[in-house]
Amino acid sequence: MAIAIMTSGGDCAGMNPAIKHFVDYCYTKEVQPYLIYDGLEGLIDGNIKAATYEDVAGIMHEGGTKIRSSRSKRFFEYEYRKQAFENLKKHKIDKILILGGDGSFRALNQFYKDFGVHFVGVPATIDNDIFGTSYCLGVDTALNIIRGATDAVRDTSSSFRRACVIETMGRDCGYLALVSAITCGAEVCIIPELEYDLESIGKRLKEEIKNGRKYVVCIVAEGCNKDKCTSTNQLVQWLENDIKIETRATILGHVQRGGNPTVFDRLMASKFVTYSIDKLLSDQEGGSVIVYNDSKFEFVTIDYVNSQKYEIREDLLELAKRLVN
Ligand SMILES: Nc1ncnc2c1ncn2[C@@H]1O[C@H](COP(=O)(O)OP(=O)(O)OP(=O)(O)O)[C@@H](O)[C@H]1O
Ligand SMILES: O=P(O)(O)OC[C@H]1O[C@](O)(CO)[C@@H](O)[C@@H]1O
Repeated sequence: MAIAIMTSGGDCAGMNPAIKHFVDYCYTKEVQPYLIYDGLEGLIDGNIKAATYEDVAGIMHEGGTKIRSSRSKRFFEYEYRKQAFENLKKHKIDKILILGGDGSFRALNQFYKDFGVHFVGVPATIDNDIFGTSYCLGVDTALNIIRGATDAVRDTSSSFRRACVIETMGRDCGYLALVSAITCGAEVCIIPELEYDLESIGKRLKEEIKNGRKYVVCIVAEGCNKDKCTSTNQLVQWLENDIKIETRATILGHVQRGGNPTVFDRLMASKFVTYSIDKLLSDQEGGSVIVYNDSKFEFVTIDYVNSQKYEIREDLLELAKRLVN
C-alpha cells in the first residue's frame, strides 16, 4: 500500500512538522510514503516522489511547506484530474492525505467521485475558518506572530503618544483579529462578525486619553476592507481627524503565514497526521476530514464541512464586546 501527502491552498506553519510525522509514521506502519510536490498543480504534472527520511530531515522547526503548495485552475477540469489520476496509478498510490482548507477538500472530494481515490483532509489554514473544527493547523503560530508584532508596535506607539491600527489576515473571517485583540490588550477590535459603534468608541478613547492614556492599539481584520466594516485606512483617518491622535497603520500581511511553528502546532500536526493515517489504513474507501473540538478528534464528511459557513463561537465574541463600544 502507498499513501501520498500533499499541501494545497494557503500554506501555514505546522505543515512541515505534519510532513515529517507523515513519513516517519508511514514507515513504522510499513506503508510506502509519497510526497506530492506543488499541490494540485504537481499532482497534475506528476511531481511525485517516494519519500525517504532524508527528504524530511531537519524540517520540524521550519515554517511553510517543503513540498510547496498551489492553487490550481486546471484541477476544475476533468481532463486534468484524469491526468492526475494516471500519475497516481504509475506509483500505485491509492490514498492521499491532504493539508489545506475547504477548497482543497472539495477538490479531492471531486477527485474521489471521479476515480475513487480515498483521502483524509487535515484542516490547515491560519484563517481558522473551516466549519466543523475549532482549530486548524497553523493558527497558533500565526496568532503568536501577530502577538509579537503587536507588542513591538505598541512599544513605539507609546513612545510617541500615537495610535496604531494593525491589520491581520483571515480573508472574510475575523478570528485572527478577534483573538489577537483579546490577547494583546487592544483598545479597539473591528471584525466583520461584531457590530461596533464608532461614536461610543470615540467617546471612550477621548475620555481615556484625557485621563492619561498614551497610546491606542486597534486591531482590524482584512475582511473589513471589503464591505460593510470600517477599513484600515478609514480607521486611521477617523483616529487622526475625530480622535485627534497621530496614527500609523501596520498591515501584517504574509509575515503571519511563515515563521517557526509553535509547540502546540507541532503537537497537533503529529496528532492530526497519526490519527488520519490510522483512518486511511482502516477504511477502504471514502473521503473525510479530521476535526478537533473540546479536546477530542473525530472524522466528519466533506458534505458536513461544506454544509455551513464557519462562525466564531459566541463566548469568544463576548470577550471582545467591550472593544466595540
Ligand atoms: N469543486 C472543486 N473541484 C475541483 N477543484 C477544486 C474545487 N474546489 C476547489 N478546488 C481546487 O482546490 C484549490 C484550493 O482551494 P482554495 O484556493 O479555496 O484554498 P483552500 O484549500 O480553501 O485554502 P485557503 O483558503 O487557506 O487558501 C483550488 O485552487 C482549486 O484548484
Ligand atoms: O497568499 P495569497 O494568495 O495572497 O492569499 C492570501 C490569503 O490567504 C490567506 O493567508 C489564507 O487563506 C488569507 O488569510 C489571505 O486572505
